[in-house]
Amino acid sequence: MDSCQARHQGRHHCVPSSWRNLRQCWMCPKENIMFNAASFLENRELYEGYGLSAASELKLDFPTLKKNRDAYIEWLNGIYGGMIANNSMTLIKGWAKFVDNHTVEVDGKDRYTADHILIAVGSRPDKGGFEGDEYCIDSDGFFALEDLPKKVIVYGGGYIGTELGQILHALGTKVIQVVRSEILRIADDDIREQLYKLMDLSGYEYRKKTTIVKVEKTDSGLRVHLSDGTIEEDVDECIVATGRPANVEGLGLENTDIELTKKGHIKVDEFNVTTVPNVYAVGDVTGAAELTPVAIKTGRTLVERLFNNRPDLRMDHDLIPTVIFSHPPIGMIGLTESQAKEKYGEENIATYKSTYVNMFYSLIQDREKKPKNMIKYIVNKQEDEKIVGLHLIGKDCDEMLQGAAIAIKMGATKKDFDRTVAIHPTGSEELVLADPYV
Ligand SMILES: Cc1cc2nc3c(=O)[nH]c(=O)nc-3n(C[C@H](O)[C@H](O)[C@H](O)COP(=O)(O)OP(=O)(O)OC[C@H]3O[C@@H](n4cnc5c(N)ncnc54)[C@H](O)[C@@H]3O)c2cc1C
Ligand SMILES: NC(=O)c1ccc[n+]([C@@H]2O[C@H](COP(=O)([O-])OP(=O)(O)OC[C@H]3O[C@@H](n4cnc5c(N)ncnc54)[C@H](O)[C@@H]3O)[C@@H](O)[C@H]2O)c1
Repeated sequence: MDSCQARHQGRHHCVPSSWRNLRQCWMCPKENIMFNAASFLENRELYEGYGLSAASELKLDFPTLKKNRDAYIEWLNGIYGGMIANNSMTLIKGWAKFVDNHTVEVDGKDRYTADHILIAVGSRPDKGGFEGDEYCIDSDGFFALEDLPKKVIVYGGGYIGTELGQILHALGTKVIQVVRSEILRIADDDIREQLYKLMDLSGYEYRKKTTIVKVEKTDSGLRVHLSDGTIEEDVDECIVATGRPANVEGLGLENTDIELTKKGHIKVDEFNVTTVPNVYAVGDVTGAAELTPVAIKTGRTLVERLFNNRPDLRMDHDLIPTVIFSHPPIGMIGLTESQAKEKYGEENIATYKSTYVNMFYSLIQDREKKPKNMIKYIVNKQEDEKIVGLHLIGKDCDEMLQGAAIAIKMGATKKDFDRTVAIHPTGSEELVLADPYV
C-alpha cells in the first residue's frame, strides 16, 4: 500500500523521472524467463535441420535455471528499492490495515494518516474449492519448485494455466491441462482453434469441459479424480490457476466506507477514487485488466492528475494490447469477431485472415509438422474498415503486437496497414500482407 504525502500537492513534475523506468512486477519477468527457457528446448527438434548436432544434446539443469532466475529477480527488486530510496520516499515494510477512512495501521502497531491514500494490494490466487485442494499449488508454488516435476495437472484455462502448462510441457514434463470449458475463452474463436492445432502438433494434452472432483495424497504422489470419470495417478504437482480474486481480506475495509463491487473488487470511479474521498485504488484490486502495465499506467495517470495539475486525466481502458505467453504466444488487442458482431451488428463487421509458416521453421521437411502462425483482423465496415480487433498466434507474435497496437490505438484502418511497405524477410511483414486490399 502506498500513501502519497500532501507535500507534493500543487508541485509540477513531482513524479520522479526514474519512476518512469518502473515497468515490471516480479511475476512477469520470472515467468518470462521460464518462457524463454521453454523456447530453447521446444526448438530442439529443429537443430538437426540447421546442422546443429551438438545442440540436440541440450539438457535442462532446472536448479541452475531457478537459481539464476531468482537472483535476477532479487537484483531487479534491489533496483526498485534503490529508486524508492533515491527519491526521498519513505518505505514502511509491513502488512497494512485500515482502522478508519483515513488511518492505516501497519502490522498492528504504528498508525499512519495522509491526505491521499492509494490502495494497490493486487490479487491472490484462487484455491480451487474441491476436496483435497490443500495438496495443490498455485503460481507461487510453481515458482518455488526446486526441480522439474515429471507429471503435472494444470487446472484452469486462462492466462496462467495455459502459460505454466505450456512452459512445463516444453521443458519436458508430462502435462495434462484440465479446463472447465475451453482453453482461453477470451481469445478469438479462430485463434483458439489454431492454438488447439498447435497443441496437438506438439503432443500437449488437455481435457476440455472437465473439472477436478477430488485430489488425494498417495505414496507415489497425487491421485486426481476428474469429472469425466478418469483418475490420474502418480501426479507430482497439481497446479490450480482458476483466477485471482481481489486481495481485500484483512485490509480492514469493514472499518471504512470503502465499498466493493459484486465481484469483490474495490469500487472506483473513472478517476480511480473509491467511495471514500481521497482514497484511491488501482490495479488488480479494482477489477481492471489484470496486467502490470495497466496497474502502472493507472497509478501514473492518477499521480499526474493529483499532483501535476491535470484535473481531467483518467486512465483509458480502451484497446489494451495483451499477450498470452503460450508456446507459441498469442497477441490480441480489441474485440474478438463475436464481440465485434455483437457490438456493431453482424452486417457491419468484416474479417481478414492469413496463415503462414514463419521462416524459422522452413527447414522442417514434413509440411504437416510446420507450425502455422495466424493473423486475424476484425474491421468495422461502417468506418472505412477501421480495425476494431487484431489477433495473432505464432512465433514472435508477442513482439509483433506492440507496433500494430500503436497504429490501432491511433485509429488505423485495414487500408493503412495495406499501404505500409513490408519488411522482408520477417514474420512481421505478414501484418501488412495479410489479405491485402491493394
Ligand atoms: C504468474 C503470473 C504471471 C503474470 N504475468 C504477467 C505478464 O506477463 N504480463 C502482465 O502484464 N501481467 C502479468 N501478470 C499480472 C500482473 O502481475 C498483475 O496484473 C500486476 O502485478 C497487478 O499489479 P498490482 O499493483 O495491482 O498488484 P501486485 O503487483 O500484486 O502488488 C500488490 C502488492 O501489495 C502487497 N499487499 C497486499 N496486501 C497488502 C496489505 N494488506 N498490506 C501491505 N501490502 C499488501 C502484495 O504483497 C504485493 O506486493 C501475471 C500475474 C501472475 C500471477
Ligand atoms: N501474459 C500475461 O499478461 C499474464 C500472465 C499471467 C496472468 N495474467 C493476468 O492474471 C490474471 C489471472 O490469471 P488466471 O489464469 O488465474 O485467471 P484467468 O481469469 O485468466 O483464468 C481463469 C481460468 O479458470 C477458469 N475457472 C474459473 N473458476 C473456475 C472453477 N471454479 N473451476 C474451474 N475452472 C475455473 C476460467 O474459466 C478460466 O479458464 C489474468 O486474467 C491475466 O490478466 C497475465
